[in-house]
Amino acid sequence: MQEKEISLAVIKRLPRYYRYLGELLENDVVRISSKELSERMKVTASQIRQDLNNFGGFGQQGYGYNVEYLYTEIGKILGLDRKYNIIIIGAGNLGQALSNYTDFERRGFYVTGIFDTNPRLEGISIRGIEIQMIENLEKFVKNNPVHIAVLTLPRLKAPQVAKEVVGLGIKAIWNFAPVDLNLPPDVIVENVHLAESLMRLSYDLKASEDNTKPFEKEADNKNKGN
Ligand SMILES: NC(=O)c1ccc[n+]([C@@H]2O[C@H](COP(=O)([O-])OP(=O)(O)OC[C@H]3O[C@@H](n4cnc5c(N)ncnc54)[C@H](O)[C@@H]3O)[C@@H](O)[C@H]2O)c1
Repeated sequence: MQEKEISLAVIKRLPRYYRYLGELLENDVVRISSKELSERMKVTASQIRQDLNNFGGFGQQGYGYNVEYLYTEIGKILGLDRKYNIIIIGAGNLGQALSNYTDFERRGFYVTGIFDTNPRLEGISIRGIEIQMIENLEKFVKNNPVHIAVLTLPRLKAPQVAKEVVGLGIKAIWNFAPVDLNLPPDVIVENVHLAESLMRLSYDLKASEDNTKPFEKEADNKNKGN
């Protein structure tokens, strides 16, 4: 499989394919045509064919795609055939919500440690994992393989904690704090900036309201008999 040549744009679309294919599998769908998949996913069939042709051999003319095969192969490309241990740093609202989310395990992500600085949280168990004080982090990482650190702590604390985590050898960070971490290039950072997503929504909403206004005005004028 020639993953090197796959564009980032395609890679970014793969999780969505994976989700749809997973739902099809749950509903015992064995094969699906690009046309059918395109209707479900609301993207053009040609986009689907182009995207999936990147991996070669997934679809057969006239037969459609083998759902299980495609699901497994995309899973492999996304690295979902592996198991990852993740630790959560910052056990407040968001950290606890993520720790409570069971669906990550289905995808191979296992929360193995939760850390905070607030002594009132120490020992509280979330799905069987006790919140530990941050002082235990170094020892924990030395004794337990950790693949991903999730940062759900205040914005101003995140850059320093990120550096410490990287100093302990962790190479992947899922960052929910609204701040740029500026880490060495060999560290993989995936930012989830919810407020930025909300701003994009706000922009689209504003644009759609601005676009509809002329029509509203027209309709108003008609109603007024102008
Ligand atoms: N809650 C949300 O829906 C939401 C939405 C968007 C962004 N965020 C961002 O996610 C982060 C967490 O938000 P929250 O609502 O869970 O905040 P929160 O205040 O509920 O939780 C933060 C936790 O981090 C802990 N903490 C502080 N310094 C620490 C350190 N050095 N090491 C370890 N733990 C430390 C605190 O004790 C606290 O328990 C923030 O940066 C916030 O901006 C949260």
